[in-house]
Amino acid sequence: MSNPNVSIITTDVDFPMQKKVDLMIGSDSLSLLNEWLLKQPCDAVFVLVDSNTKEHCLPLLLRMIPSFSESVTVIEIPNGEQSKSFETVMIVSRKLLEKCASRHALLLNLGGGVLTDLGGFVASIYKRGIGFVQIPTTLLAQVDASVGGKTGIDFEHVKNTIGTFAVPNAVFIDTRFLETLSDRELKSGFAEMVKHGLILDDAFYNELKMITPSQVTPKVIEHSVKLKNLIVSQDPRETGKERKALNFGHTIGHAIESMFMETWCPLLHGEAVVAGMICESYLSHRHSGLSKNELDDIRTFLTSRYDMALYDLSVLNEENDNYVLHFIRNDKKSKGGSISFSLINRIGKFVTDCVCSDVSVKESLDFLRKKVIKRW
Ligand SMILES: NC(=O)c1ccc[n+]([C@@H]2O[C@H](COP(=O)([O-])OP(=O)(O)OC[C@H]3O[C@@H](n4cnc5c(N)ncnc54)[C@H](O)[C@@H]3O)[C@@H](O)[C@H]2O)c1
Ligand SMILES: O=C(O)C(=O)C[C@@H](O)[C@H](O)[C@H](O)COP(=O)(O)O
Ligand SMILES: [Zn+2]
Repeated sequence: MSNPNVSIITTDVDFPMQKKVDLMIGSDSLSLLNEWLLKQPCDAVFVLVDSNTKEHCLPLLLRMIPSFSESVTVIEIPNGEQSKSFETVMIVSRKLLEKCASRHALLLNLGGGVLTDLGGFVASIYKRGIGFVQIPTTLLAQVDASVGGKTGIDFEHVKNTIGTFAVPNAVFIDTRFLETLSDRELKSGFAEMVKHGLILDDAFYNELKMITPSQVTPKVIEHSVKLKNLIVSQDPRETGKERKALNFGHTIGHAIESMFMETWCPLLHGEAVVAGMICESYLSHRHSGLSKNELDDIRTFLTSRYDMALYDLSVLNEENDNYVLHFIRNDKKSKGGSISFSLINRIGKFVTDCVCSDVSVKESLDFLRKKVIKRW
C-alpha cells in the first residue's frame, strides 16, 4: 500500500498484546482503505456515524470502499457530547446484536472525538472486543482523540469516567473531511495542537502562532500526531509519568467542561481546554518555574484566538469554585485525595505529578476571571 500523499507511522503497542497500529495521514489517506479492508479477516463491516458525519462524510467513505459499499451496515447515533453515554452504548450494542455481529465484525468509527471515543468503547466491550478502525473527521479527533487508544463515555457529568484503553486496528486520517467543519470546531481542535506544542515542542507552538486553524496543512497535522504518538508509545496506559503530560490543561479544563454541560450553551472540549491551559499555565508559573514572560505569552496568544465573550461565563463565578473543585477531585490523576497536575516549566517542557492545593486552584480560577474573562 503506498501513496505519495500519505505518510504511515507505525506504533508498537504492548497491551493487551503486542500490536502494531498503522496511522495513515494525508489529503487522501482513504484511498488506502479499500485495499486495507480486503486484507482483514473480518466477516462484516459496520460504519458508525452521527447525524453530521452521515451527511458530510459517509458519501466519501462509501465511494472509497467500492468492494464494501453495498454490504456495510450503517449505525447512526445523535451528534454531540451527550452521546458519550450508556444510552448510546446500548443503542449501538443493540444494533450490532440485531445484525448478529460476530466477534469477527469490524467497526469503522466515522466522526469526531465523541464518536471515536464512544465507538472505540463499544468495540472494546462488545462480545469482549471486536476490531475497530478510527476514521476521524474533526481536527480535534485527527490530531488527538483517534490516536493513543483512550476510549470512553461520561458519567454524572464527569468526563470519560467509564472507559478502556483499546487499540484500533488502524487509523485513517483524511484531511478532506475538514472542509465541511465549522470555524468553531476547527478552533477547538487547534487547542489540542497548541497543547502538544506547549508540552513538547516550543518551535511547533511558535509555528502555530503564525497560522490560523483553517491554514493547518496535512503536514502540520502529521507533526501534531507524531508528538502525541511519541508520548503514547512511551507510556501507552498512563502508568508512568509521560502520558500524563497529554493532560495539560485538562484537570481544570475537564471540570470547566463539566460545569458547562447543563447550561444553555455548553463549551466545546477544546474551548474548555483553552480555559484549563490558561489556569494551569498560571499554576505552572506559581509552582513549576514557568516564567512570567512565558505565562503572558500563552495568555495573550490564547485570548487573542478564543473569544470567550461569546459564551455565558457566569457559571465560573467565584461562588461556584467548590463545584469546580468537586469535579477536579474526580480527575484520573488524583491519588490519595490529592489533586495532581501536569504542568510545564517552560514552553515545550512538561512536568507531571505536581500537587497543588485548593487555594492555588482557586487562585488560578481568579487569574482566569481577572486577567482573561474580563478581557474576553
Ligand atoms: N480519546 C482521546 O484521546 C481524546 C482526546 C481528545 C478529546 N477527546 C474527546 O473528544 C470529544 C470532542 O471531539 P470533537 O471535538 O471531535 O467533537 P465531536 O465529535 O462532537 O464533533 C464535533 C461536531 O462536528 C460534527 N462533525 C464531525 N465531523 C464533521 C465534518 N467533517 N463536517 C461537519 N461536521 C462534522 C459532529 O457531528 C459534531 O457535531 C470530547 O468528548 C473529548 O473528551 C478524546
Ligand atoms: O490521550 C491522552 O492521554 C490525553 O490526555 C488527551 C486528552 O486531550 C483527551 O482529552 C483525553 O481524553 C483525556 O483523558 P482523561 O484520561 O483525562 O479522561
Ligand atoms: Zn483533550
